[in-house]
Amino acid sequence: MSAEGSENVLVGVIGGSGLYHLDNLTFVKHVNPETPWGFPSSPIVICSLPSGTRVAFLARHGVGHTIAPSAVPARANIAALKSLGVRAVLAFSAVGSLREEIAPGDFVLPTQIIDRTKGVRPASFFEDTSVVAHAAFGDPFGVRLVSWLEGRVRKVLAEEAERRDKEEGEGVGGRRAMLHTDKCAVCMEGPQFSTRAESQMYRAWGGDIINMSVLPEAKLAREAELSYALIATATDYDSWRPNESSVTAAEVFKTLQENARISRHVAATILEELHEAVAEGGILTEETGSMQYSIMPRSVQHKEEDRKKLAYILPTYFS
Ligand SMILES: CSC[C@H]1O[C@H](OP(=O)(O)O)[C@H](O)[C@@H]1O
Ligand SMILES: Nc1ncnc2[nH]cnc12
Repeated sequence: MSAEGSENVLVGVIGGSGLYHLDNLTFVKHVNPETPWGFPSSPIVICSLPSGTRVAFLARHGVGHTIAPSAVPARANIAALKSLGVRAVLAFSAVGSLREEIAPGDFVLPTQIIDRTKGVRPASFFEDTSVVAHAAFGDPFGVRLVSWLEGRVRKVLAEEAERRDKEEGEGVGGRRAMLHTDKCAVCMEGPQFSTRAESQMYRAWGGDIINMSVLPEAKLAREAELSYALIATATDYDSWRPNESSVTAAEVFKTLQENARISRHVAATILEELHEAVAEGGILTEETGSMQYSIMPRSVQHKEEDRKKLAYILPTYFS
């Protein structure tokens, strides 16, 4: 039973920069659960799909984009979604591209992460408790969820390009948005963008895209046994191209609105089917039960108050 009651909200969407609401959904209500880690970035919008299926939407930086990446209350965000019954999270993010072939406007489904945050963000639900846990994070995104998304996102992008060709004339609307898969995301602290030297270094390390938001969100989703995937949209080429200017916020803003529009279209198209896949369960098999052997089993030493706190995200092990 979820803390907010039986909402049957299985899918949560986290919107990033430029993505502060979803399209074509009927507003049901706002919920703002106070979790043991505080309140989420903004009240969560519960909305319903045409079939009546409910999904939860949360704006990562708040609806007015007032929360900087380092200050996003990621633990409260993930815990609040879990408390609604959410089992899979689609997180959207505006990213810089570290590769020529990933052009602004393109979509990316990363499968790996390099952590360049600076330890200032609380990154575990177990921090400051008497319980020690080591979540497996070799594959930081839900492997089944990402592969489920691949074909569907590609199809929506192809349909979107066809629609634009029809309405504006073939080739007039510019380059078609491509989908890139199996890529590595670098997560930096920010809020300033990278230097040219850092940007080159991330490329040498194997980074393909860069943002300031995927961590600790993805780690916390894993600790809460949620399946989590990042749908990244490229806004700029960061700062690695020798004869081009380095990234500025103004450059990011140029593509942000169009990327967000297509992201909303992707979400509106796939959410119904995703809800069904999550309800059926096969898509979640890696996450469910994954924390069972990650928690160091000295339960007599675990403080009751900590067990109570952790029961909010992992009732199976701590209630
Ligand atoms: C607005 S540029 C930098 C900002 O954009 C990305 O946000 P999000 O991931 O929430 O879309 C990036 O991670 C930075 O937080
Ligand atoms: N170049 C960049 N670096 C970090 N985060 C970003 N978000 C969008 N573009 C970015």
